Amino acid sequence: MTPKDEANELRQAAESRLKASKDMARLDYADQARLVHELQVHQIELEIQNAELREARDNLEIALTEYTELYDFAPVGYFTLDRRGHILKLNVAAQRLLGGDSTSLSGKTLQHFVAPEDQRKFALLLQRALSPAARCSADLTLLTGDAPPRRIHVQSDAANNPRDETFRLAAMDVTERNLADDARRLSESKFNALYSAMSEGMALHEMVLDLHGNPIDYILLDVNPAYESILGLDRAAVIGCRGSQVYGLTPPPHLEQFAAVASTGHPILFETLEDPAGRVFSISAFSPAPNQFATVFVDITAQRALQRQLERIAHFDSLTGLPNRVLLADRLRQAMYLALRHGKCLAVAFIDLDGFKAVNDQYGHDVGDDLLARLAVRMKHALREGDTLARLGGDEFIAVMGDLANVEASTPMLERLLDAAAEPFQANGVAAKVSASIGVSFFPQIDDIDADQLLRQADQAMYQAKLAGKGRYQLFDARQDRSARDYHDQIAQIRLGLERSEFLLFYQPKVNMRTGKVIGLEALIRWQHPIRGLLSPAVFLPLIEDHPLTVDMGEWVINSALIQIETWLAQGLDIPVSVNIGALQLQQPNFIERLRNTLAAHPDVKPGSLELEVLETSALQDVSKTSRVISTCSEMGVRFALDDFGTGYSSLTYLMKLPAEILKIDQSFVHDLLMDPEALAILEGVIGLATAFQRQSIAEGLDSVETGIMLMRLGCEQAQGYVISPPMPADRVPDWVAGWQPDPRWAATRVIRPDQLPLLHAEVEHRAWLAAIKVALDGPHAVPLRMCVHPCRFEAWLATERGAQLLLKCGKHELHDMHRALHDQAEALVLRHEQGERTEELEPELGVFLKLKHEFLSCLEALISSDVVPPARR
Ligand SMILES: Nc1nc2c(ncn2[C@@H]2O[C@H](COP(=O)(O)OP(=O)(O)OP(=O)(O)O)[C@@H](O)[C@H]2O)c(=O)[nH]1
Repeated sequence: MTPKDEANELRQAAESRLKASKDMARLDYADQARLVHELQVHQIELEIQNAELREARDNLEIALTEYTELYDFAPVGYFTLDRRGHILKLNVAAQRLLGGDSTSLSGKTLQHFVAPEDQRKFALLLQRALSPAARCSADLTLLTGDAPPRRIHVQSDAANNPRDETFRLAAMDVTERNLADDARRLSESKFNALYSAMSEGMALHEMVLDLHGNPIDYILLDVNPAYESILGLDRAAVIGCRGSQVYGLTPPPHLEQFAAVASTGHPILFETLEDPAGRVFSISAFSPAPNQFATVFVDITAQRALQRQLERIAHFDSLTGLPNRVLLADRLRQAMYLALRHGKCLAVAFIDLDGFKAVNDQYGHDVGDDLLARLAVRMKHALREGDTLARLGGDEFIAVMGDLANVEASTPMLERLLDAAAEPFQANGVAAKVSASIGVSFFPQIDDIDADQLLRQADQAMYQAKLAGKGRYQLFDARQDRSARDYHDQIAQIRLGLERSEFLLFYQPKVNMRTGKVIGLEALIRWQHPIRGLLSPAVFLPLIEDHPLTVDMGEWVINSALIQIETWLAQGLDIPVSVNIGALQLQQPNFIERLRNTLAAHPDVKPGSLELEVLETSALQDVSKTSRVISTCSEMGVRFALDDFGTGYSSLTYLMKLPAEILKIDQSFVHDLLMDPEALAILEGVIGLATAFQRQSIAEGLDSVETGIMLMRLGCEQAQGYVISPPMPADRVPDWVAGWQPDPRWAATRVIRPDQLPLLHAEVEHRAWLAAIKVALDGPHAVPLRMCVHPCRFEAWLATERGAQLLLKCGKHELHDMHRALHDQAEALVLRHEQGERTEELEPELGVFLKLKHEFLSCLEALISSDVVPPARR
């Protein structure tokens, strides 16, 4: 029944009741009362129904409002269209899509807004939308006036009503989403193209963690083709595998670094030597997702080699392989710093060849080049390990010699440099000869001086050497140079320093290496300059060398040393102290008298506690006078030592005349002892001389335990040097004396027997020879190496009956083969180097060579220290 039918029925019921009420008057009271009651009940029911109807209507209105709001403000556009596509109704979102309002758009067709290319698609959509229960969709482009085209996704409603031939479409703006999809697809395809085509290897990994969250490995998730070709690994074989399996290492390479990247997300970049082939990789790692890391790597082996080569070109002279001007500046600054720090002297030699132009002119530039390269090697050998030889250009070289005790200590190297340059040059049928003029400057000087000034001074001195006839060296005369300027000022400053007690004595111990006894202390002067700090004597002593002030200074030193001895005696320390006496002081007519007076002023000090050291060269200036002084001093109980012994070329006659008790062997021989056969020969001679003339010998400048062992083998047990102790302030001496322990290897070292001496020589000769080969191989040119004279000392020793016996007894038969192999390897290396092979190419053979060298020297050393000589020889 429809609501209309219901209303009719109600109306009819009411009319029949009205009709019945006309008979009301005939009704009794009870009927009337019942009727009234019914009427009241109906009225109440009607009121209730009325209230319910009102509520229902209100709810309907609320629902309608909600629906309209939802409809209007839905983010999706809704259209109600008739079958020809006319817009009957549309919500706000749909209006926005079409760029108009409800009034202006109603009645228009939606086709009107569809882009031409999508018209057909829309027609099909209309057709399908009108078919019953069809739900269909399409993506269309809408063109709305001047606004940019919008892309929409439309969907017809399945509840379309085909009877009234209207239907609804929902439309969503997908313009932005499509653009984003397009961009993502583009970037993905770009990435894939890049990933596949890039020359860098790339791999994506996921970390493998243990139960506690600690990284233990990583799994390869993906790798690119470059990864496969660089590492020679197959993609299929590595994906899904752990790094430890793939690379055969546990933990896998760089686990910690990569774990840090995966956990923190901070990218890293590092270089690493990655595989046994010695390839160098640059690896960058970043984290694309939590617990993952990606690596991008590239083989930079060639790049590094090129870089090394460029660095070499930037710092080394290509012709000689020596440091160039740039590197020289660096080395010189460094050497100056070390000289100041260790209180040592530094010499800078400016070397210019004489007659080099003639070689060029006569034989051509190539021969000139060859000569320069060979000379460079020779001159390098003339210097000590640690010295620098650089080429400035043309025929100019610079030698930087550090760690010198004094100016004189440079003499042996300068002589050797002159000899090296003057040695005739022969190659390819050409015989040429040049010489060198050398100018030398020293550092530190009394004035502050920089590296450029030092070089200029050396250059100036070299010019003087040329003027004086070439083929010689000339020391830059700082005094002469200064005399023009401020020599007197400097002297006045030193005098003032003396008056103001700015000078002080440091003490360097002298010990017996075997017993560990401290046999004395050498007093060494220092200047505590109020502005320039602690100055070494090299800065101020040369300046006053010939000045009367040197006598005052010398007396101050003796007096101060005696006061110090008294102080130590009072503390229970009784050790002799030696002081240095300059030539001028020694030549003073009243030297003895003044010394006697000074000693008398310190009655507690035994004269035997004072020792005077005089330079061998100073002593030789007036041998008979010096000899008299020494004798008188001996009678007084004061002992004498000849300092820097070996540098003064004194003959045996002079030595006999100079009754000094002690010979202090010059540190230049001591320093080179392990590497220089000549130094060994000189030392052997000096120690033999000291024994023959019943003098004591003590080695100066001992800087390694090994050199100490060598000295002891040669019979010299007393030494002084940095390896024992550098000079120290007086107040540190008692503690040092109480605490010093000699190296235990010294106590175990015996004096070598004469039949073992050839072995010692063979050892040093081989060390020098092997070092020379290494230097030559490092040079850029094929250098024909003169090897040890054949047969070398070791071979000569082996050929003797004693040598063969000794080898047999000590069971070191392999030494013979080892030695032969060493020579063969060296010859092969030199030959290949001469044929132009580069040092890098020789690397593997060089490794074998160095190993052989080490084994041979160790075996030789074991042989020397073994006690295998028959007792009869002892
Ligand atoms: N072969 C060769 N010659 C060079 C090179 N650089 C410069 N020279 C030449 O070296 C010569 C150096 O000149 P000088 O120092 O005056 O020649 P010098 O005959 O030694 O003259 P003095 O120094 O006065 O003894 C010049 O002829 C330059 O052309 C080089 O790299 N190779």
